[in-house]
Amino acid sequence: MQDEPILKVVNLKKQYGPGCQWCSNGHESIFEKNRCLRCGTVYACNDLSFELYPGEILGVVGESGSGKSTMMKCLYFDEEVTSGAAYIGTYDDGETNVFQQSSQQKRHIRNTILGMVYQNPVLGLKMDFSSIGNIAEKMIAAGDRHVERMENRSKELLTHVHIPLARIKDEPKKFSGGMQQRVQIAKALSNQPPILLLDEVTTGLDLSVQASVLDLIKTIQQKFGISMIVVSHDLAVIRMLADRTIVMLDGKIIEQGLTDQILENPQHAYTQQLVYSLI
Ligand SMILES: Nc1ncnc2c1ncn2[C@@H]1O[C@H](COP(=O)(O)OP(=O)(O)OP(=O)(O)O)[C@@H](O)[C@H]1O
Repeated sequence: MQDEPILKVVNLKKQYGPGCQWCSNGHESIFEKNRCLRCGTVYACNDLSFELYPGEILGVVGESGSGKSTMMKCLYFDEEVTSGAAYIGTYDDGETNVFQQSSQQKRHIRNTILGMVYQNPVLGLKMDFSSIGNIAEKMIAAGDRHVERMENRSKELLTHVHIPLARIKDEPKKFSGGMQQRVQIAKALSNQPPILLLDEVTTGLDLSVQASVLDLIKTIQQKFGISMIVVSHDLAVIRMLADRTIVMLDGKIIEQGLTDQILENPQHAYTQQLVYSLI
């Protein structure tokens, strides 16, 4: 693993609600999980700090409501952070807090440096566009205007994710859940982003389809060496994919380290419970 992270996140905070005099200073006794009982403010992500290194898969595991999706949405600029910073190694030499960039710059980062695969394909795909059109759309957003190049790239990517050539003009709405996720993955890869964000991408799929999508993710990571953040509530998914893992609970990171280490020697009671439930 190289020393310089491709992504460094420092004290990412996202709260829903204005906070009150009691919760703003973080007094634990008035919280129920991540929610202030006095004013109802939810602290979805509370001071998250971590690094992603080139070519690694970082797993993020935690129960429903622990803040995983909110974190991913903040990293992809779907949500504004309340405070905190993120530095991307390939953007301005990693010296600029990307959360503070203009919306135009954020769009540029989304289109050229980040790829996102959502649990719900409706969020990542235009269901009424052809699959090839979905990929072209993303390439156009990054400034490409070369029709033949876009067509060739789309074909290459869709073949790579095992969409038969005969079906690349079909709209994703005509595809099964597993196929839709494959098209989403192809679309996310279209501009060769160095960082791919995958949020619960196999949740809701049949076990065998789930296995093939996980396999595809692993193959893509090995072939292209992309750094990935993979979010799942399912430790089995994380075990299969991730080199290192972050465990989240109630908006906080409660444990992080090598996945093998976490599986063999979980420190936090919640992580222990997660690990033992796998056995
Ligand atoms: N728009 C919103 N307004 C208020 N609270 C929200 C909003 N979005 C998320 N939350 C709250 O933020 C917390 C974190 O939610 P989040 O969806 O990030 O969790 P998660 O770990 O991804 O869970 P799941 O896997 O069920 O999506 C939850 O308490 C949720 O209710």
